Amino acid sequence: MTLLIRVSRQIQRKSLQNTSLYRIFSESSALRKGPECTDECKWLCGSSEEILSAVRGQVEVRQNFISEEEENALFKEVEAGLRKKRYEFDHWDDAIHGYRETERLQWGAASENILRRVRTVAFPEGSPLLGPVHVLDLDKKGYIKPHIDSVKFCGSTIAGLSLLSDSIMRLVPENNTTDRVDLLLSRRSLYILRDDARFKFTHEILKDEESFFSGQKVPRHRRISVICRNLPM
Ligand SMILES: O=C(O)CCC(=O)C(=O)O
Ligand SMILES: [Fe+2]
Ligand SMILES: [Mn+2]
Repeated sequence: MTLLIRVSRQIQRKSLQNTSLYRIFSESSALRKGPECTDECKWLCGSSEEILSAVRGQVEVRQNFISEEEENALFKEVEAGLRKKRYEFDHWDDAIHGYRETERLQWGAASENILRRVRTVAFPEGSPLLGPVHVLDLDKKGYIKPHIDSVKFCGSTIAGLSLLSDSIMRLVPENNTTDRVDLLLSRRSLYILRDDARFKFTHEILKDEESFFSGQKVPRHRRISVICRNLPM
């Protein structure tokens, strides 16, 4: 594991979400935004209107950002390298459970085209980017605990493509762990976390058993994310 990735894993430790509390949230909460409900309701759900306002404009999920063909091209390119590694489960203090990962600097033409599109929509113009792209493969039983990516090594914006499975990304304010925002990261979507959503909220990927959106079960299968980051200013 590279230094960068190891450092980016410094978790801001939080007691894991209380499960029964979570259930109450997932069954009743799904704050619906009434008549003005827009496209956003398909991927954004929060425990209060305030918390939704706090992240609006700083989180974004673009559904179907890549086609099935593009997903397949990316998958083929990363699968050979990933297959040689074993999923890691037993490091209790890791931010991520049940994963294997790699970084890639050089991509084939099809993937490079996709990554160029990601960079164009996600990052401020002229923002220096982290060269290697991070590829994270979560086993069906894998999950990512709440953490904030290293502020020393990564800048204001994190952009990730989701391959193979839908999943739920949860954001929790660092200073108020009872509030939360859930993002439905559908298969082939692109998510973008910016500024406060990246610096002042922890993010996590829920385990299959806890994976609900608006009270609806969202089965979590093996999931590969392809993540681009920029450099700190
Ligand atoms: O899999 C993802 O989309 C997020 C991964 C993540 O949070 C990380 O590697 O820091
Ligand atoms: Fe990471
Ligand atoms: Mn992260």
